[in-house]
Amino acid sequence: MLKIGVIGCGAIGKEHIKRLMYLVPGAQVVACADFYPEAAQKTAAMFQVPTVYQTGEELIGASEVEAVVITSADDSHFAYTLAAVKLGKQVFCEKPLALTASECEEIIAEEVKQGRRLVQVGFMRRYDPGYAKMKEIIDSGELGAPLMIHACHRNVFQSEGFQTEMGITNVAIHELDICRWLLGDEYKKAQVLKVKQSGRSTKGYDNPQIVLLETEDGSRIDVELQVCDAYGYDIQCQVVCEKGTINLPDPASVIMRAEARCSTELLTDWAKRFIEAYDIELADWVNAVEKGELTGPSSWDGYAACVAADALNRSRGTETFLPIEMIEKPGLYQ
Ligand SMILES: NC(=O)C1=CN([C@@H]2O[C@H](COP(=O)(O)OP(=O)(O)OC[C@H]3O[C@@H](n4cnc5c(N)ncnc54)[C@H](O)[C@@H]3O)[C@@H](O)[C@H]2O)C=CC1
Ligand SMILES: O=C1[C@H](O)[C@H](O)[C@@H](O)[C@H](O)[C@H]1O
Repeated sequence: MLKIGVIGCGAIGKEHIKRLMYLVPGAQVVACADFYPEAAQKTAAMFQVPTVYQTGEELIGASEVEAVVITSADDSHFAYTLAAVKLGKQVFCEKPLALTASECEEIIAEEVKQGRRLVQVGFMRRYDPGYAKMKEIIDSGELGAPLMIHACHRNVFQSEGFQTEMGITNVAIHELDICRWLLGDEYKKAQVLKVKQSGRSTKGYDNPQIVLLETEDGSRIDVELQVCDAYGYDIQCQVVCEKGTINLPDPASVIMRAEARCSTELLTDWAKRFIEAYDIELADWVNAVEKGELTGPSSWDGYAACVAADALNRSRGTETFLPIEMIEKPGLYQ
């Protein structure tokens, strides 16, 4: 039984504790912590988590904690991940891995020093059955080489404190990971465009934005990003190949016909849209840790997404593509 400590008892922290406690075989949440101790206490009571630590650092250092799940705020991921890796503990870190390329490189260097993979990053879309099928078709060669990806990431709301740059580092980071995974390629250059702003968005940050990317083999990606105020939580992805296209399926929804209208319901956030992906992702991680061989999204994947995000945010307002330069990929991640 893998004894897990969870840092961050907010929206996804509670979701992951619930699935680790009641759904994922071989996992036991033995401790939790939060910046607000009362949040940790309430969560522990809700899910019968035996121990609450005052800080994330204490939880990481606790001998009873064999593996750490990080579901705290984005800007805390680097320090917690590095601290856990330095102790040789397994880490599941929600996206993003870190907010700068140098922080990601520090985590990579520590993992290389430890001589084994210790980190999985929460890029759960790879485990979504729709995206997984798309990847299977691309890799089969049935439609020839992939040439382009058109994607949309539309959100209804964002939390307090959201800023323009987080549209890339927190939201579009999913497309930055899933597109390079689908194409099996790395990014060469990137540009973010500000478009005519939606009258519905009055919170002071850019909305919508458009992300443009080119990969090493010349494939092109465009992502429409509505960080908030959209009609629903709507994730679209189409891969255009030499002989045809593949579209991400919409989540199943009943079709209602009434009063001369035909309608289906749309979701409003990530929790239900990717519930299956989160379940599979965490079960895969626990299983991989027990087997001693991580196969999910690595620190390298966290770094690759972070480097692209950094170039995108630096390109804002320049009307130009900026190059994406990466360090050499260590053998640990080949
Ligand atoms: N993979 C996915 O689809 C999703 C990933 N996320 C990621 O999960 C993380 C949490 O997101 P949410 O649950 O939506 O946020 P949230 O704000 O609901 O929860 C964050 C929790 O962490 C605590 N916290 C913040 N800083 C901390 C620190 N330094 N040490 C300990 N606790 C700290 C807060 O008090 C709060 O209880 C974020 O990094 C976000 O990017 C969130 C939603 C979906
Ligand atoms: O990771 C996520 C979610 O998956 C949503 O797509 C985003 O809108 C959210 O802001 C982010 O935390």
